[in-house]
Amino acid sequence: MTTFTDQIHTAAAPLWQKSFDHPFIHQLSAGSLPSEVFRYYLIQDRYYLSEFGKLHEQIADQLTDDKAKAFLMAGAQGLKDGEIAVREGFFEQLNITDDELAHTPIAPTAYNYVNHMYAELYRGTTAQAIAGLLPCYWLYNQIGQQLVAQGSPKELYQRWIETYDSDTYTDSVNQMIALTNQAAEQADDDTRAKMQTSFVRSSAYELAFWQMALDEQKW
Ligand SMILES: Cc1ncc(C[n+]2csc(CCO)c2C)c(N)n1
Repeated sequence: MTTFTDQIHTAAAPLWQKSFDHPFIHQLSAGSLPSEVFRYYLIQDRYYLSEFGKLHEQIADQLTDDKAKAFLMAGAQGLKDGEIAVREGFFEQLNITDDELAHTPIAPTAYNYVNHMYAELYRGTTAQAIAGLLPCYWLYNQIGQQLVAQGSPKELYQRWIETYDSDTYTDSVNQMIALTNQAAEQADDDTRAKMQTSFVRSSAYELAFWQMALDEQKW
């Protein structure tokens, strides 16, 4: 049976393919990505990750299902303990200081992606916001799985790739997919269509995020 997430995944597939084929990903895998570009990506992504954690908490606040609430709250905590903590090792290695983090402007694409997710939640519905979170989990897992086999000659990039191929991470992706399908089952057709739009837009922002880093995008 085709699930709701199969359907929205198909709608976003051309955008996902463009992410798989993006020069940022190719260069990361080949080890040729300039470290300035990776540094820039990490600094912008730190803003994204901290907002992404807050979104988990704010979506959880609006849910009544205890299991779904607990999963999102655990995700928020996991972001604080895991993804963001891992980045601190990278920051040290690349000499990214708190001062630099505080003084680097948030780039347009990072800002717009985060604002899209807040708009889905506060001008749309919780279900739309859940669908907007999913590409982040799912796309990175697919990229991690594709890249891990070939590996990157650059140790730092290899470590980044491995972050997205662990069993616990894949398990959280599957739970996020299940949560999206659960929300879709409880939604009407209009909301389901808006969930798909939210998912496709987040997929487009994921693609734009790589280009933002390559361009070292400024306002
Ligand atoms: C722009 C952007 N999109 C996705 C991720 C990956 N990611 C961020 S939070 C999370 C959930 C589990 O920690 C995952 C997979 C990223 N780092 N940056």
